[in-house]
Amino acid sequence: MSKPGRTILASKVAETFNAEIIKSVEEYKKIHNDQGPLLVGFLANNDPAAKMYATWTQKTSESMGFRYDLRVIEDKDFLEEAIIQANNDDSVNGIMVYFPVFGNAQDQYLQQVVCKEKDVEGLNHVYYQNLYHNVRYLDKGNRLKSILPCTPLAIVKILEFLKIYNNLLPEGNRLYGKKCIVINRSEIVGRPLAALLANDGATVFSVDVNNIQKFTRGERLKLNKHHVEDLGEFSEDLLKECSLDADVVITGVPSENYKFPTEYIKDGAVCINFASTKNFSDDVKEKASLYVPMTGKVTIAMLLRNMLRLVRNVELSKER
Ligand SMILES: NC(=O)C1=CN([C@@H]2O[C@H](COP(=O)(O)OP(=O)(O)OC[C@H]3O[C@@H](n4cnc5c(N)ncnc54)[C@H](O)[C@@H]3O)[C@@H](O)[C@H]2O)C=CC1
Ligand SMILES: Nc1nc(=O)c2c([nH]1)NC[C@@H]1CN(c3ccc(C(=O)N[C@@H](CCC(=O)O)C(=O)O)cc3)C=[N+]21
Repeated sequence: MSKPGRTILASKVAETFNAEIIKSVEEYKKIHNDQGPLLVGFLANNDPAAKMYATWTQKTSESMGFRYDLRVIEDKDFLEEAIIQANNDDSVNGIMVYFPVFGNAQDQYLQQVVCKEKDVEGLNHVYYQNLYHNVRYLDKGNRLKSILPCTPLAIVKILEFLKIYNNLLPEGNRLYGKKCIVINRSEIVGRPLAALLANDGATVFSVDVNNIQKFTRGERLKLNKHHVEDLGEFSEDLLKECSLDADVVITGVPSENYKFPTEYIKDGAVCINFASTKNFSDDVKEKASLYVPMTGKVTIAMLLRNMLRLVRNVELSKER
């Protein structure tokens, strides 16, 4: 059987940001003794995905002119102190911690230890609250842009590249009429992603192991931020019903043997997987129009873009 669909690689999407990032780093170097901004990564676990991700961040950031310092912490108990030291070190521009560290709620605490001025992943409570409340700036004068968490932001940028965002519509409504389903509702990716897409006008079905929810801005987008409705407990029937209605299917299930059922995909839907494992079967393109198998490269581009935005925000706040 011929497969009508096409694979789009994250590297293609990431490329569209490279020139802008490299140019900003060069300008930065001109006024900082030829040194690029410094990103510090903390690795305090043996998680292979985190280790690999750390290697990619290092390679990509250095190739674009940033300085990158990986600090491996053997004893997790010393991580908090090490973060605080980096917070107070003026030579450090950005900080990221590779998760999971403890693999429980203590990780959420550690996220908040990174000061928001250096939080390249956009995990600080202030940034999340702005995202959930559809607030795009940090200040009243709309000069300092809020930071968005990099994986949800990467998926938005991928959807823009795939022309799911309709730029004939006003900014902030460009997903009006689109239906998306997100299989993952973690606090790091799935829930903020569902909120972002709904804030941009989409109807979003948000799925986790327990239940399925619907995120929207109400009928005809009458609300100025999303609200959430419970559709019911998780069941294959409900999942199938929501999926067959969706123009976009986004998966992030961290499990080697999970496969999203191809028969739940609407003909011509767009499929995106952000999990480290392949969540779609090989026959996905019999149904999907566009298929993005991994998103990591765009996530890293967004990380570096966030880093430059933080540097700019620091400079702008000094000016006043
Ligand atoms: N590409 C990227 O930039 C990034 C990728 N990741 C990857 O994304 C994946 C997910 O990471 P986290 O969100 O941190 O994981 P997590 O374990 O915190 O969350 C997993 C979510 O999936 C849901 N889920 C699990 N099995 C399910 C099933 N059978 N049906 C429906 N829902 C199910 C859970 O209820 C939960 O909401 C991992 O593979 C991780 O490595 C994470 C961060 C960035
Ligand atoms: N604080 C924190 N932030 C993270 O974003 C984070 C983390 N901790 N811990 C580990 C997980 C894992 N993760 C992935 C990144 C890229 C791909 C990915 O698919 N990357 C390449 C794979 C291909 C290659 O080998 O080059 C790609 O998309 O092209 C997958 C998973 C981020 N994580």
